[in-house]
Amino acid sequence: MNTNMKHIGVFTSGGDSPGMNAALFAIAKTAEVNSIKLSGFRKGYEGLIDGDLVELDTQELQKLVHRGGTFLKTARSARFLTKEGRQQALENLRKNNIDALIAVGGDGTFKGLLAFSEICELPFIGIPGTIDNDMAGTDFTLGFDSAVNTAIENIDKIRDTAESHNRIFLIEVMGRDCGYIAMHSGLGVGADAILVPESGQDFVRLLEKASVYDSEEAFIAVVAEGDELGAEIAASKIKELNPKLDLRITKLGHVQRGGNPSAADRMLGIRLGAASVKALLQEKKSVMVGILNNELSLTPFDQVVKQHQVQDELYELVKIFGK
Ligand SMILES: Nc1ncnc2c1ncn2[C@@H]1O[C@H](COP(=O)(O)OP(=O)(O)O)[C@@H](O)[C@H]1O
Ligand SMILES: O=P(O)(O)OC[C@H]1O[C@](O)(COP(=O)(O)O)[C@@H](O)[C@@H]1O
Repeated sequence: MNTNMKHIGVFTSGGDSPGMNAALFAIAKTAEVNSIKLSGFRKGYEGLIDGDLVELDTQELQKLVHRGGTFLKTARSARFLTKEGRQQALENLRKNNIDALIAVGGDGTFKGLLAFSEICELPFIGIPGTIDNDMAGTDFTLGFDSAVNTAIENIDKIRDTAESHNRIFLIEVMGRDCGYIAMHSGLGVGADAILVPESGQDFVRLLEKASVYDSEEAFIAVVAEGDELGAEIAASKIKELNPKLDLRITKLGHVQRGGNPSAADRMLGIRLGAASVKALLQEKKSVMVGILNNELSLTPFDQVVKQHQVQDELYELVKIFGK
């Protein structure tokens, strides 16, 4: 047990995700019971560079467990990509007597910590916070479950109008480089086709189906934002083949990042927040806390950022249900 841990800094970084506030509350509570001071840097790495920090109050955070977004605000920081920016951040950590850092963010954030560890010897712990779920070392990232629920709720609504008009809808969901939201929401709404960046054959199947579509039913295709073709090109190719089709594109966009966290994301935030402080007390460094098979786990940053979890079983389902 590290009894020299007196002051922890925490920040949220990259895209916000529902459950980040729950994680902040759990970090604050666990720090409090271990008599550790906790400061929050605002706006991700920007706050580290500018020395923009606030002392965190457990009672304030307790009121935000059910809220989406992040109390600490978040940002993508071009300055942290530079050596000068990281040097400035180091000076602020020293000035404020920070003993350790906890970062809630996606793989970009952890790449940032890896770069920072070249000049900063403090222990860093990561909590996976991104709706994209594109990280190794955890079954689910904070915000993914909420985003999928939001996507499903909205696609169900689109189905009502699609059925009323006999329309084809191509619905784009988020996922910069990966198709997890598309696969989970597409399977969850009974989509006719799902296009994801990880698979090459899905568009061929969609074209085959759409080219002969002449039905009284709705036709729903869910397209991941990161798909190599994208909804617009897919739509224009479908129209070329079958010009009679009444086709619409809907991009669900940032609605997927907002809203109250689901029960699963609140629990994930609470478990991982508490685990991050405990990891520091156990003298761990440069690891991400995650949950694998419902057990807490620690994965070194370099393993987290190098791979996505590839779930063959899900791709298989996408193929079968797209037939
Ligand atoms: N290779 C890197 N070196 C230093 N900082 C990085 C690096 N990659 C990402 N970052 C920092 O992490 C921030 C968050 O990354 P980003 O990819 O936008 O979001 P996420 O953490 O959600 O994946 C970036 O804006 C940048 O400041
Ligand atoms: O809000 P922005 O900056 O346009 O970012 C959009 C991107 O952020 C995400 O919502 C989440 O990505 P990160 O969590 O990795 O930042 C992606 O799905 C999407 O491509």
